[in-house]
Amino acid sequence: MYKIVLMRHGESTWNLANRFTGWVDVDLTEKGVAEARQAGQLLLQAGLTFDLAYTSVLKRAIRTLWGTLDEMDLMWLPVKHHWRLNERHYGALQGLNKAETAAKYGDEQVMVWRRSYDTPPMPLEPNDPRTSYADPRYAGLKREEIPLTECLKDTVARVLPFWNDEIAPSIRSGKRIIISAHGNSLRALIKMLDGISDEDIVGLNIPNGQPLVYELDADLKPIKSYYLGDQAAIAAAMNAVASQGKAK
Ligand SMILES: O=C(O)[C@H](O)COP(=O)(O)O
Repeated sequence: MYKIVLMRHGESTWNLANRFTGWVDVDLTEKGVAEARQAGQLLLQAGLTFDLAYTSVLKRAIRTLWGTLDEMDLMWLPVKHHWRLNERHYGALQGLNKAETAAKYGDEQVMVWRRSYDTPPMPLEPNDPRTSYADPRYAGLKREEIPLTECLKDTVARVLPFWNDEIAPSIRSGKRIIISAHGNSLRALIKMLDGISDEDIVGLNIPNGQPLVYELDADLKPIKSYYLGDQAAIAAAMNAVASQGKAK
């Protein structure tokens, strides 16, 4: 049996401001930093430790990992950063307030943009200065690999190769791993791990900064999964994420 830990970053400045974030590289709030440390405490209390960590190339996930590993006295741990673990690209919605967008376009339309499996938000124009084309962290990518928008299906398509080629072989080799990533890149991984249908994935929301343990069998199929920590607070945090796209 293998045990892995998935964790969404702690609260970011744009989570606090309720803005669509995607590939914009915003930092954690003080609360987000505290959540990262609290996650480290929970992992220690659960008797978990790691040999290797994975994260995205976005600082909210990286700093969360730092806080968690620092709390566990594991700052020496090897860390692999990869753009394939980035948040889903939110296209032209990036930067907009979610509730204001719902007031303008309606709760249902925002729900489609946030949670439908295969309808992406409006893309950025290729000549928009907000694209990631000139960002040095993506210099090794082909232009067509750099998204202008993504639906969850697109995110699944770019997360899974990293799982199959990098993460799964590490787990099979006996490495105890933690993945610090994002709401929708984790929804992509969880969809695959738990075999969740395109319809049912709509209802899955991931709270900030809460360690989610997966126990996997020899074929890396989940035996069970559970959040560490206060279950009522976690349920409330999931509901709060679900409600972020409502006008009121
Ligand atoms: O990119 C974002 O705005 C968030 O990290 C995830 O947002 P969502 O819960 O609205 O998909």
